[in-house]
Amino acid sequence: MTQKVEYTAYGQIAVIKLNNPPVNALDHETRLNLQQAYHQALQDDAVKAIVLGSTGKLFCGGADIREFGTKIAWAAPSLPDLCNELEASSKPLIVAINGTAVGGGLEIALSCDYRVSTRDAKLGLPEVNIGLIPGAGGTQRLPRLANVKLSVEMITSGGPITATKAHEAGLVDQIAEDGLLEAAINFAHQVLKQEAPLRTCAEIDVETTGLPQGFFSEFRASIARKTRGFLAPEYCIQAVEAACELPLEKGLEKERELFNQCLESSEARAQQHLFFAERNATKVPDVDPATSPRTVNKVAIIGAGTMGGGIAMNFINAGIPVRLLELKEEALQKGLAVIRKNYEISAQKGRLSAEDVEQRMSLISGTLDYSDLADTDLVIEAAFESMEVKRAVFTQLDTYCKSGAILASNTSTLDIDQIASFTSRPRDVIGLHFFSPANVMRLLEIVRGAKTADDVVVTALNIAKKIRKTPVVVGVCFGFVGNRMLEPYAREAHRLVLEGANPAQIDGVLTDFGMAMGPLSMYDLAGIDIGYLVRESRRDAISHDPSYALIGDRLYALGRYGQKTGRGFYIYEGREKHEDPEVLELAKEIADELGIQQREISDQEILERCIYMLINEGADIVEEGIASRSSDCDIVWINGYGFPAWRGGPMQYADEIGPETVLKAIQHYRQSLGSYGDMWFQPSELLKNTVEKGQNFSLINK
Ligand SMILES: C/C=C/C(=O)SCCNC(=O)CCNC(=O)[C@H](O)C(C)(C)COP(=O)(O)OP(=O)(O)OC[C@H]1O[C@@H](n2cnc3c(N)ncnc32)[C@H](O)[C@@H]1OP(=O)(O)O
Repeated sequence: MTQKVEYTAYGQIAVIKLNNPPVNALDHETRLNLQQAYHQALQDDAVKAIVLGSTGKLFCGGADIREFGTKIAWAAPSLPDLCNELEASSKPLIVAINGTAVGGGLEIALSCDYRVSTRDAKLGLPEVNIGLIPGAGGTQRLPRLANVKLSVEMITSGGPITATKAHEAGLVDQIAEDGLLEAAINFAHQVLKQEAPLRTCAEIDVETTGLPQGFFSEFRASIARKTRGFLAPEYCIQAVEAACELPLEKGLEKERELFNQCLESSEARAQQHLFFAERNATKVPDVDPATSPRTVNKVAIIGAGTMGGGIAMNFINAGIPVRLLELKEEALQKGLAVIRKNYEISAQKGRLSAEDVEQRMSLISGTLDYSDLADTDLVIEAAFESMEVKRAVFTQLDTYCKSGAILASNTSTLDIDQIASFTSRPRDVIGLHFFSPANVMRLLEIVRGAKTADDVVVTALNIAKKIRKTPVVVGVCFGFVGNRMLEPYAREAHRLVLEGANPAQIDGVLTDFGMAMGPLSMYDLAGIDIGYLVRESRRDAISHDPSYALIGDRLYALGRYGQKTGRGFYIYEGREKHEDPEVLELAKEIADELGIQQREISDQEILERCIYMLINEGADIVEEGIASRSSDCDIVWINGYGFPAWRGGPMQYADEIGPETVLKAIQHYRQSLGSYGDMWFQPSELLKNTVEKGQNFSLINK
């Protein structure tokens, strides 16, 4: 037998083990080997029952996603055919599930007669996360073996369930407390001894009698907000509905039809791109992944404000003790109280128990004294965004922290190399840029300074995994990846107001595109004053577009700081937002001063100017090596800026519509917008080269 499947016969029992590291993905060769091993067991008269397990740390991660889009994905035996063949087995098939059985892996398991698992096993159908529905019978067999409610929840959420829950639901027949393989072999002997029946889903009808009327429409409504823009969740529901109405064979046909429609969709391409993008983002081209990370058992946070408190909560939630340092007792107590309040709110919502709250609070202590940080392994500074403040903090850290401690800054814009220069140990200095609210947002930009040591980068990636963040390693420049890309996107949104578009039109175009929030609403939420202060801190350093700066500055001067003052680009009454004619008058006034002729602006122009300039900046960032690959820009914008995941990120979107389309439009606006176009619509060299070579961004990913 070839390597991807192992075959051993133990008397009456044949044991077949998947052996395709790292996750036993069911690529063509593995499917073929599995089929061969299965045939061997069927043909051997001495074999009376078959156990199917794995050699690795998990049972199976499903179909090989890299094969999708290639013919080999469906080369015989296709996964659906293999599942059907296993289901029709003339000998009892018992699956031994260790670790994880997901996607096609679970679908294989559902096609067998009996399932034994370890206590820590997880079972799931995560296809929806890659823009698909389960396509090897999962949508038809799961509701036959478990109840409809659990099935539709599992299939539309993609989340796994525990072995205990699977056992309760009838998906797992026995949980092996130890020795999974022995337990599965014993189970097989029992099946033979008791002459237990072969079980095929074709003979099971889905139990629908207990389902409340309108179950599916209510379920649809309950996930509508969360799944807006995604195609697969709706198709998942339709497939389960089919399972309730049709016999297995017809249901499988319906599943295939829906699966194929998903497979060909841009959403599936986008989500599969993100699956690999997220994993690639943890790989730093010139850092050896075998580098040993430093030990991090104790963490300190400098600054007990909103950001510092949120960062602290990440570590507490992961069970890592935190010391919070402030300059004044009052600020420290206020910060600690906010953290407690946040946990108490979670407890009120039933997400934590009262004991959990106390346990978490026991992991945090406050101090006013830098000498208390002497035994800390990692310090994250989350103080005021000013180089002078950073200098004061890092000078102190250099004095008091032990050798080998990692000194990190949460700065969102400032130069990490300059911050590192305030210490005698720049190799230990790194940027850890969390996004607000820091205990909620998944993105973590890991900013690698010119002198940051490799093991510090590897430790930061390790820490990110522990605190469940999505990390992206970025280089040093103003705004790093995320905020630097924000600049041209926001510039266009502001400028378009001056040219005659109203804020609601601009925001509407971008939310219709799928952005979680329109850019001007976002500025109102983040604070017009914050944008003003950032500009003030570096008026001489960068060439902000004067018109963009002007409207922000005037709103600031009017005290219109956004939501917090009830007025910004909009007027706010509670949670309600209204357009404000005063803003349009202000825009007209500035336009007149700058000699801008206001005009009617099409939705298409708004979309192209904002999104294409975002893409263009991403291309520059990749060209300069600030991001290692274009998909890193996608990860940043999806996890930190509300870019729609079903579009796969700005760079994947460019690939989908064709980089040439983006380039042509940028060249068009360069011409049509006069001196403004000339100044800002400068196509990126990488974009031009990509188009010239007839490539796309994912191809040129380094
Ligand atoms: C009709 C057919 C339907 C289907 O079956 S569609 C596929 C459905 N399956 C999935 O969507 C599962 C995707 N995989 C996962 O959720 C996770 O992975 C696991 C839970 C299985 C394991 O998680 P962890 O142990 O954390 O490993 P890791 O870092 O996610 O992956 C290790 C390496 O394995 C590659 N990989 C994982 N699953 C697949 C797959 N299904 N097809 C191809 N490659 C896969 C990754 O990319 C990575 O690779 P690198 O180390 O090079 O970054």
